[in-house]
Amino acid sequence: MAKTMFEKIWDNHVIHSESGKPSIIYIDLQLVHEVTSPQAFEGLRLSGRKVRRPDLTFATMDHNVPTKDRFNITDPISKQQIDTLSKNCADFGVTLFDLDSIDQGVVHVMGPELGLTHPGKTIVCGDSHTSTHGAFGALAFGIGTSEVEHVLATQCLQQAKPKTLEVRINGKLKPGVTAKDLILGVIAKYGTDFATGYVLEYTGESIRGLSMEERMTVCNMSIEAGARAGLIAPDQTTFDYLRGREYVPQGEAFEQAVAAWKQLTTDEGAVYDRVVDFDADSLIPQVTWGTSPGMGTDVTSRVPNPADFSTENERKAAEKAIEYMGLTPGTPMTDVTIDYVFIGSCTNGRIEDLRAAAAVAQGYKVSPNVTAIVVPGSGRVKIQAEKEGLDKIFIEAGFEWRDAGCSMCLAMNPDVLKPGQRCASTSNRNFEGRQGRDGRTHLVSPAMAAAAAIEGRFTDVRDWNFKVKQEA
Ligand SMILES: CC(C)[C@H](C(=O)O)[C@@H](O)C(=O)O
Ligand code: SF4
Repeated sequence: MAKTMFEKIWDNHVIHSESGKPSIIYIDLQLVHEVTSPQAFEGLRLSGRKVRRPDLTFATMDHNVPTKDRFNITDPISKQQIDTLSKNCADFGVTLFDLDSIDQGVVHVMGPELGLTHPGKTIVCGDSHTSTHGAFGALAFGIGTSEVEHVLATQCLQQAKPKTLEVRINGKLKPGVTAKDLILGVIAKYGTDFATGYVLEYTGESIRGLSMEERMTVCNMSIEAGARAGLIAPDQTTFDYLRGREYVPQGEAFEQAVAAWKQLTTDEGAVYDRVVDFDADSLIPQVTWGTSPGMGTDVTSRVPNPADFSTENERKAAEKAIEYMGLTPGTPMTDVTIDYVFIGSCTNGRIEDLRAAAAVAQGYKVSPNVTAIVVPGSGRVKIQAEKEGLDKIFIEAGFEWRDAGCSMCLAMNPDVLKPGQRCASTSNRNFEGRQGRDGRTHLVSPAMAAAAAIEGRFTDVRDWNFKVKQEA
């Protein structure tokens, strides 16, 4: 029978299933960070258990790491979590990419970069954005701390089988419109819970045209649509990205792996439980105006009027969000001024993101009213960016050039907004207080964030490209 990619990966990993009950599935890789692992390791310690497969378990520290003066962690909880992770990894024999490792970084940047993420694997982490790894055709999802402990102890997990949903992207992205705009556009159109209970598979010509890093941006935000995971079928782009990476089979073994990975794609005639369509042709750069990733619009549009929403719930949510965000309905998005710019995170902290931002910033100055920081997603991204001279472009333009970490994606380290500050952010969540108490977050692409830093307000990066060309 024709199967979807999800069904193939699922069936390859089911160890036990009984009708009406969750299945037990095998986990090929567990990634670990400092925030959601302390109690899991403590649980093992208390019950006298070991980590069953230390060779399939890899850790790094990211959420609590300061991006300036990284070894000087002054917050006591952050320090304790970081120290605890070091001790746990040493005690249980787990490989840790520590603060002094060039591989330290946001867990979802580090894993793919090292080649730990492969098509067809099941991958878990105590972190919702584990969906990022689905870009390789891996079934990757976030789990809770008690499940982290269970996987550490057994390498297995109980899971109810999700349903499948094809997100068919029709047409092609236009210049200046990025993978970030694509996923923001999908969530703005279909909402933050349209995919609850489903594993998404993104298909279509424009998905095939995306680089691995762009695919990661798309899959990263699957969770913001409520999905359990997001998948993109592996293809030559995937294999070229993986070839030669540290934890990928080498030589003949790699060719054999590729042959097996090619079998994973959804069969002709396989049926998804649900299908939605999205038009890439007419998509333009996106900005969120509210306090959920689904509250987004075209940069050429305006802050919506709550009265225009169709249901009472939507009207109330929009009213509350607009008030929190300190906006006025009807204001053009390009009139909204900003105080801060954050370029980084597991959504947009990879080298191509930094290149896109630097291409916009080169030769310009950050607005005097704006503080702008660029935070590479990992130590390796930082080194690569410096090799290419991107750090100099940013510094000359007035951006701060930081060390790897989650940084201002969430307020768990010294990078936080002050109350009332408004930030153009390349991250994935704009919830109330996400970047600091009473801080206001607008989600955008890296190019849009860089252009906003220079203009001091949101601006359509497509005009920006035009303007830059005119001035040259
Ligand atoms: C701290 C962690 C549990 C959390 C997550 O699960 O996603 C964080 O990474 C986030 O992005 O909100
Ligand atoms: S960068 Fe942000 S979204 Fe990604 S793991 Fe860190 S806190 Fe979570």
